[in-house]
Amino acid sequence: MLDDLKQQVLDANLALPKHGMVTFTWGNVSGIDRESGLVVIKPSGVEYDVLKKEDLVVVDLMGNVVEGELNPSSDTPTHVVLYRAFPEIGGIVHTHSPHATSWAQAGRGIPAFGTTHADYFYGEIPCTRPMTEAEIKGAYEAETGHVIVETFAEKRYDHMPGVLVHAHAPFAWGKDAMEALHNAVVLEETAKMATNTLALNPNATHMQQDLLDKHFLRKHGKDAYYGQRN
Ligand SMILES: O=C(CO)[C@@H](O)[C@H](O)COP(=O)(O)O
Repeated sequence: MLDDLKQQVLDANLALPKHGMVTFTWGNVSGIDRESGLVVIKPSGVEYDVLKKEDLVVVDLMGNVVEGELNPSSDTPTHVVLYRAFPEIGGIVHTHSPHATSWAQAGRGIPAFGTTHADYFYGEIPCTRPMTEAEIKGAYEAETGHVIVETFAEKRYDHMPGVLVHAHAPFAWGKDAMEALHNAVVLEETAKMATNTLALNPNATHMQQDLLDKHFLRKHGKDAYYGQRN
């Protein structure tokens, strides 16, 4: 079971550079086995082109290392906060993909301008509020998770499988690591399209609600968590 999870987390990490989502060692992917509560995550600072399954680190839901020779990603506290807060997710991807990161640095959520966006994200992809000085100087990575959870206090995280962390970068999630990877790639493409949309028409507005409903709900359903994508 854990070995299968390690393979999936490895595959999702190795897919990041293939999709142009990371530079150097930026970013990280994790996956969770909900039965054991164990999380498999990328080791900190390891280049993707030399990453091996045996390098992956296993932590518990408090972020304590259970297995592995290397240090877990520096973002591990953020991942485990999200796994504890969002019980239906099975995988998380964090990147500094350039377009989504630009929207995060601008402190702007990504409006739903079109159906590509609507197929995956049920409305504006939110940007968190800026973190406070205390949060930054305190348990920064865990506080990053808390600010994300706060942003979703009134939102369904399965209808919005991603977020922009203000002045930082995107996090995306899904039912497993590969779906989280898929959502992360779509988030970056959506950010790129939104940037171009505003360049072509600064007065572009959010798409019609009926069209958003049609595209998102035909794929995901109104109440299913991670409904089957066609
Ligand atoms: O968010 C960041 C840095 O701002 C991280 O994504 C690092 O870029 C990768 O850290 P490790 O996973 O290698 O510790």
